[in-house]
Amino acid sequence: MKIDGKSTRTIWLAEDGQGVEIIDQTRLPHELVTVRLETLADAAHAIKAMLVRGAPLIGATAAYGMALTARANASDMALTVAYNILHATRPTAINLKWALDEMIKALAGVPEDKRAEVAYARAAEIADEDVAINSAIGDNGLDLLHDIWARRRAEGAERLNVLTHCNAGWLATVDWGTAIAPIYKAFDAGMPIHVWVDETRPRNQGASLTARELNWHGVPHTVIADNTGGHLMQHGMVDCVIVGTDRVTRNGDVCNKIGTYLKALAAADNNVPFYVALPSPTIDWSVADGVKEIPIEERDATEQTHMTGKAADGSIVTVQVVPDGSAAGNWGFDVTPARLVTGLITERGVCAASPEGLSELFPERG
Ligand SMILES: CSC[C@@H](O)[C@@H](O)C(=O)COP(=O)(O)O
Repeated sequence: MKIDGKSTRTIWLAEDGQGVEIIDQTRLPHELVTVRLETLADAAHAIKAMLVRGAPLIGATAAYGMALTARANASDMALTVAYNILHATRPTAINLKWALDEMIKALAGVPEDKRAEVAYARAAEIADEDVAINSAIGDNGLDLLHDIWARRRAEGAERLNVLTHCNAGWLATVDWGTAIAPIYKAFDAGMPIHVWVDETRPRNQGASLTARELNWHGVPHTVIADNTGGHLMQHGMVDCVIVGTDRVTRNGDVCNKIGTYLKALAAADNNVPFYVALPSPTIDWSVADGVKEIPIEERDATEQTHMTGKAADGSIVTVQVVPDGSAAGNWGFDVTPARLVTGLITERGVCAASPEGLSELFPERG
């Protein structure tokens, strides 16, 4: 997508063809800073400390982490160690394991002196594939939005209101985003679309990242406190919900940023369609029951006890928002059972969140 008219991705190969550059998302929304990754340690740190985040971007960064490793030492031992280090960075997004497995597959049988070249090429492909997949998700989601908008316009609505949670826009992927891709395509097609952006405590990916990118693109949006969605739905102010996901099980259960489940419950209670947008590498075919089987990341409690933002003098400050001595819990994700999901928007089309729905779109896996 574009920043100040310049096409930008979240990750790209540096001009020298060796280092990898990323947007440091911990500095957004107030500062746009790029960081150069040179080593496996740099890539692992970027994922763990969330300079990059969002399931597809975590996968693409891990792929480049393997390429950076191969440049320094392409032995079997070095690649195995790199796989394990990168895999341990974040536990929930399955795209991480998917990308690492793709890299191992690409390198299988390749002589050691050719591995770096092959690894860089496969990492670049993974990044390019992500862009193409997300654009297709955008097209498939756009068809849905057209249908919903046609109905709402006939009822006299003046705009289409979509609610989203966390950041599943282009900053969470290599480009386009998943949940936000249909919104960009609808906006570009002239649909009067407006986005309710859940702030997404504790790390505020909605307020900091989704709002930032919608703002860059000029899409009308309003940031709301996480607890506001239910109220808006009761008053007919949300026409549909679209969120992204870190892992979808073969039964159609959806793991996404903490708070997604509560939005799905409110949507079901108010007959608001609840869609989940995902690239196929986000499907974990080895897992059936999301609540029981998906590991949920627990992060440092300081993300809950403190908030960072811009002070009146323009400086970036971190402040404590709970009393000294209060304990805080910080679960990063929750699972929305398939029964609460209206449909899954994938690069191959839209399907029911069910084993049958998924295997119809992905018969080779079903
Ligand atoms: C297209 S991104 C889908 C998900 O990864 C996104 O909704 C999300 O929950 C991101 O969580 P984060 O903790 O910021 O990596």
